[in-house]
Amino acid sequence: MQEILVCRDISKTYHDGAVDTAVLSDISFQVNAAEHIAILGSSGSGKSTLLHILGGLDSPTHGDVLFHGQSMFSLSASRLAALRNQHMGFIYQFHHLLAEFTALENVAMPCLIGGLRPTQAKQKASALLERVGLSHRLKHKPAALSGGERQRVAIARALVCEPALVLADEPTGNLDHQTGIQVYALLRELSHEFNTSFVVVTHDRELAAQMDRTLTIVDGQLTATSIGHEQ
Ligand SMILES: Nc1ncnc2c1ncn2[C@@H]1O[C@H](COP(=O)(O)OP(=O)(O)OP(=O)(O)O)[C@@H](O)[C@H]1O
Repeated sequence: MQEILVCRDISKTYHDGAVDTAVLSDISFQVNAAEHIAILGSSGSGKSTLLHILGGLDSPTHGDVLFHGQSMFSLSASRLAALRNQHMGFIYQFHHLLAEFTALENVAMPCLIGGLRPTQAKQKASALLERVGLSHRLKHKPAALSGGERQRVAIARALVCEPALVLADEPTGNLDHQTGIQVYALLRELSHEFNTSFVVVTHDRELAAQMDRTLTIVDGQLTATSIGHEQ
């Protein structure tokens, strides 16, 4: 199976003045093409830290992350930013949409940053917003959307460049259970459609069980890997 991302012996210790906080210790695993992985763990166990490292948003104290065989942390800041823009999508618990832009503009943004012409970028964004059921909300700004709608815009934005990998941090954490299930189902459906690998941090074991694989972090270490339901 083709590997998209290899996480090799990752350790992370935060240094804050005289205080050292060891968070992750010797974490190794790989994400295969089109594979869906859930990362579980109690509050403070290091899930977000690991996700940030996988996405090149934070660097490990030791170890490396290889994306398509390329060491991410040996890249210059600009090449790492380009890799993130072209090959990765990010979804957070609180959507992180740009307040002053419409839904359409928010979704088109990664394509524009990637160098696509505005007309093409808007066409792609519009098509994806239609797929997530928001063709009637293209011109709405985030404040005029419901929580579930904002999260669907965030999903469209994460997938618009057809990334190899989407990283999501509690993407349904601020939604009611039923809306969370719907948003999650949409996320999985689109990831399958685009053949996108998907790593999600969640507290929700029920949702995690729907993924191909579950990794659990306890005291900074990966302690259990269980197979979820087959897709
Ligand atoms: N910049 C930082 N400096 C020092 N310690 C930090 C820093 N960022 C995170 N930590 C510590 O690292 C640990 C792991 O944090 P992280 O956010 O990765 O946990 P988490 O598993 O995602 O938690 P939650 O489920 O509550 O969001 C926490 O104990 C936190 O206090």
